[in-house]
Amino acid sequence: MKVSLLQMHIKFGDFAENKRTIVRLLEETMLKNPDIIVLPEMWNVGFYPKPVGEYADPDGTDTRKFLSKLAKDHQVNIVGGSIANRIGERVYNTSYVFNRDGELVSTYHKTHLFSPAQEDIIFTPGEHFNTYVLDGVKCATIICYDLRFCELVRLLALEKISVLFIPAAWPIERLMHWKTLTRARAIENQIFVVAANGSGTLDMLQLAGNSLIIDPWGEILARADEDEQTLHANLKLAILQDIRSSMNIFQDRKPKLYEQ
Ligand SMILES: NC(=O)CCC(=O)C(=O)O
Repeated sequence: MKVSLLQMHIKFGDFAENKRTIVRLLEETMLKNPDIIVLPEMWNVGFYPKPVGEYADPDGTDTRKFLSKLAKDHQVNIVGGSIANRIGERVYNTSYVFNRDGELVSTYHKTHLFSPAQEDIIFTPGEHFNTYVLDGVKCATIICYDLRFCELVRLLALEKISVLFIPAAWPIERLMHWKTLTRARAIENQIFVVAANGSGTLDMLQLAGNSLIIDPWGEILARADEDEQTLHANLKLAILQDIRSSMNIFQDRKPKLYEQ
């Protein structure tokens, strides 16, 4: 399964320009013939202009049209990062996923909102997680701060996902946490992790870039630097079976012990 991620400079509050950037990077990336394209968090307007409700895409309509057409035109699966999405009076941080036919296969609203930036006050949290299948492979998406909640990722791993996608707007000052936690989630759950961060500066926020593609043994298959770029790796899914049979952590769990 060939994965490419677009580590893009997001223009603050400028949906039209951000769509142009995606088209440009995606067309360049298609030369690598990927099966899946992954975008960063809140790529429509950045994390996040205020009042975000005025910038958010009403019911994600424009975003869905745009991503569905791109997926169908290029016959590629798209994990659509996330966007500011206004539903009635509420704003969600929402990730959509489309298959090669341009069909919507997943909608996930970020469940853990980043309280240090008051995301929990301005946005409404999602209340569910989900999994989906792309080209026969079970996958899931979490968004940025969700990465810190190992409980959530464990639940997804117990659903037997093979690949976890993590769109993010992670800042440079916590780069060490980003590198450590993405790798830890891959190792402890024996899954591939594809972590797509933004790059450049958003208002006052300097994003870390450093997007990563990590295998279930914790090996880094591809790593970006801080600039806008695309990143590519071939996920050799067969190693999942080898790793899980040589060290079966799921069999050795003690679920009763963990109950509160
Ligand atoms: N966009 C976010 O969720 C930021 C998360 C973050 O900066 C952190 O967890 O640290």
